[in-house]
This record gives sequence, structure tokens and C-alpha cells, in this order.
Amino acid sequence: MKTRDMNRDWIATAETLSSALPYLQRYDDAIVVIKLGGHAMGSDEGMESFARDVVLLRQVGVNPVIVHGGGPMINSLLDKLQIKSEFVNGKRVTDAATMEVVEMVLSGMVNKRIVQAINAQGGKGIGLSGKDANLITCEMTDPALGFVGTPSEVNADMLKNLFEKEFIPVIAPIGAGRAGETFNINGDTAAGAVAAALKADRLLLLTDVAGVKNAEGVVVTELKAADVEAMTAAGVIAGGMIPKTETALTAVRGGVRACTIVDGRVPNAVLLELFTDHGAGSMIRS
Ligand SMILES: Nc1ncnc2c1ncn2[C@@H]1O[C@H](COP(=O)(O)OP(=O)(O)O)[C@@H](O)[C@H]1O
Ligand SMILES: CC(=O)N[C@@H](CCC(=O)OP(=O)(O)O)C(=O)O
Repeated sequence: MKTRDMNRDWIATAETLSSALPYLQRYDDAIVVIKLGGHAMGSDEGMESFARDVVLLRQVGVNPVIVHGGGPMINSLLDKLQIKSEFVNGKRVTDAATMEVVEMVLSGMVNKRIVQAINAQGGKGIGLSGKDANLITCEMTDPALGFVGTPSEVNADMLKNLFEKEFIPVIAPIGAGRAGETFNINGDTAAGAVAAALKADRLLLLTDVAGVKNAEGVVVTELKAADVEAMTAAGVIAGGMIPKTETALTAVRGGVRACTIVDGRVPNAVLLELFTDHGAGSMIRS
């Protein structure tokens, strides 16, 4: 004989699902670009949870695009190879030897780990770098930084073709130069360029802090361009946060509705941000 256990947890789960309806409707067929930073992709469980959220997005009709970083993983291989590396305003100075390591780590190791995690959850993850189908063409950012690239063209049509077949593009931030060079693109910068080219509805930058902090160390939940400029001039926004806020501004000025910097270590960070009132982190609007 079977009985029915109306456990309170199940009732709460049903309520949560039901309250997600307006958000599911708002994001039906929306394009959401998610930048997964190297610091946010620590544990295997964290990666599994991220991949499940992304597959769920696809399942409910969102077109997710993942652009990833991998700075800590690049550092670790450079250390092993005893190649020294330095950053200027959050961007790695990249000589030819460093470029080889960056490409190997990003397009090879990190990209495939994310693709595999998505596919293990039943999604159709497809790994790409900016070189594939001329996805991201770059110009040199500044000769002083070596092979660091600034995206000048993005093949958005190719990504749209992939959406039609329900693929989930996973993009390594490597760019192709017009003269056959390979460029290292900061992951945030690459995500912003992809989001702007797709006129994405949302851009989420997943990192390892709760958001953009002010001089007192408190997370600011909403920022306008002028706030970002003042905080950067005062040195409150520094290091790896500079490319993130720069990206956010470029994206929203380029037509992306909003850009949010979120703590990717929080379980289900993506779902919380998109499908509930409990979005965390810092939202940047123009
Ligand atoms: N105002 C700020 N608010 C929050 N984090 C900041 C700020 N200024 C600098 N940071 C630094 O930026 C880091 C995030 O950038 P980064 O390490 O490049 O992350 P990711 O690997 O996710 O791209 C934080 O861990 C923090 O040390
Ligand atoms: C030019 C530049 O700085 N490229 C980055 C690319 C990886 C990245 O952006 O990684 P995170 O998102 O984990 O920081 C680098 O070489 O580290």
C-alpha cells in the first residue's frame, strides 16, 4: 500500500517553481551571455551545479552562451614552466611563449571541462574559440601588452545558427588577428563583445566576490556609468574588477539591457539571478 507524504519541502519547491513563471515568460527565447571566471570554477560540484543551471536555461527556451576565463589555471601552468607573468590593469602581458600556454589552457583544458560538464547534464555544449568560423576577430590592444587582443568583429550569425539547433556555445577568449596572429583576450572583454554583437538581453559576469565593493567594502547593488568612473579613478575598483566594469559599461552602451557581476560560487547563482527576486551582486545599467 502506498501513502502520500505531503512534505513541507515539496510544497515549498512547488511554490518556487510556480513563482518562476513570470520570469520564465520574460526570458523565453532571450539571449543570455554568461562569463564564467576562473576563480568561480573551483570544485567539480560547483561546475556540475553551473552546468545544470545552464542546461535548465536551454530547456526552458533561453539561448545561453558561455564565455569563460581561466586566469588561475594559466598561472598554474606558467609557474610549472617557470614563465613569469604580469598584469597591467587586469590584463596579462602576453609574449609569444605565454600566448602558447594561454591557448593550450583555455581552448584545450578549460573549454573542454565546461563542455563536458554541460553534456553530462544532457545539454549540447559545443566548444569554440574566437578562431572558429572567425568568431572573434581582434586588433592588438596595445603593443606594450604584447599579444593581447581587443575584439573588432564577432560572427553573431554563426552563434544564432547554433541556437536554432539548441546547441550551447562555450567560447574560449582567444581571438584571431587579420594577419594570422593569435590573441589573448581578457575573458570579460570577450564576453562583452559577444553580448553586444548578439544584442543579448542579459550579461552575467560570474566571479569570486559578491559584487562591486565600495571604499567601505560594501557591495553596491546598482551602479551607473558615472559611479563606475568615479570608483575607478579613486582606485576603489582595481585589478581584475577593471575589465569587468569596463565590459559592463561597453555592453550596456552597446544595447545589452543590463549587466550583472555576481558571485559564481553561490549555488544556482545563475537561476537566482534570472528567475527570482533574490538576484545578488551588482547590476550596471547605462
Ligand atoms: N571594488 C572592487 N570590488 C570587488 N572586487 C574587486 C574590487 N576591486 C578589485 N577587486 C578584485 O577583483 C577580483 C575579481 O577579478 P578576477 O580575479 O579577475 O576574477 P575572475 O577570475 O572571476 O575574472 C576580486 O577577487 C577582487 O580581488
Ligand atoms: C588578456 C588577459 O588578461 N587574458 C586572460 C584570459 C583568461 C581570463 O580572463 O581569465 P579570468 O576570467 O579567470 O580572469 C589571462 O591571460 O589571464
